[in-house]
Amino acid sequence: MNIDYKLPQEISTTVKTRQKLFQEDRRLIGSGGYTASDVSIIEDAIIALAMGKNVLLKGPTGSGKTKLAETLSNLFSQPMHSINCSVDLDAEALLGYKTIGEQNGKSSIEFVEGPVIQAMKKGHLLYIDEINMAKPETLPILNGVLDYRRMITNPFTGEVVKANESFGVIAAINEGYVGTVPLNEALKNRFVVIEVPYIEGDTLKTVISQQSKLVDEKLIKLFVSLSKDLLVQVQNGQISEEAASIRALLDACDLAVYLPAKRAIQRGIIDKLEDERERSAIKNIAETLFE
Ligand SMILES: Nc1ncnc2c1ncn2[C@@H]1O[C@H](COP(=O)(O)OP(=O)(O)OP(=O)(O)O)[C@@H](O)[C@H]1O
Repeated sequence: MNIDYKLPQEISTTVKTRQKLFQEDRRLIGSGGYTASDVSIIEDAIIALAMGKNVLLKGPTGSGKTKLAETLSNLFSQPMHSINCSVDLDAEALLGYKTIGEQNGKSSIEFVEGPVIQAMKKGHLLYIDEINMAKPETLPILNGVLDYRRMITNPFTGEVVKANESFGVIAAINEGYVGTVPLNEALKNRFVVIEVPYIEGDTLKTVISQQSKLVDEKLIKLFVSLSKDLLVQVQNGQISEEAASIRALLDACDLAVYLPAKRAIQRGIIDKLEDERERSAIKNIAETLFE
């Protein structure tokens, strides 16, 4: 992937070096394709990662955080190991687990390395999705991994693991969403925070054209207007942020290839919401825009 961003010379060199380093191992690399309305979002993330900083992508659901992380993985040609946080997340899901294996006909206890250990040893990227969904007591295990030490003593094996130089961490957070807790300050402090808002206008039009099956230009324009109106309602506190999710909008655009647009909006956006007031607010907006 070419880099057309405005980057300092040393950063471009770092990116190119990493691209060469990981040319061989492209299995885990995502498809890429984050489109930014503000290019500084990508540029700043590249610079922070290239400088060895942890990057925290902060934004509402379906705003493209995972897509951006995949794009960064692509840019650096650096495979990415993902962790999806939940209240059940434990040390084993992060670091790995012991299992009984067989060697030369004899059974022995083996350790299967988890995403953190693998990414550290191979110098890959680690993506920690919904980091504020994890129980607050689970993540401090990673404190040493996330600060200048870049190391961990694996509690299951006693091994001291020191990260390969190109190891990098990207985490994503969706503050305020049901089930999340504010991210512990000590943890947040270990990251460079990059806001990832919902895209709008021409950027959104491009993403709809690229990612949805909808080709009707007139309808695409109307969906871009719908998104704009939904964002205004979000800002006015009339509807919750997730109602303006790009993911939901893309669902509605896809359905609108075969369904009347208003029914597509019902299935793709409105039916994902519970609150009756929010549902009828969105229905009203759709009524005014679509036939
Ligand atoms: N700026 C963008 N550029 C490209 N694709 C985007 C963008 N914003 C949203 N999308 C698309 O919207 C969908 C949702 O994006 P993604 O899964 O990356 O969101 P997310 O912020 O990680 O969501 P969540 O917080 O729910 O995990 C994907 O299909 C993605 O391709």
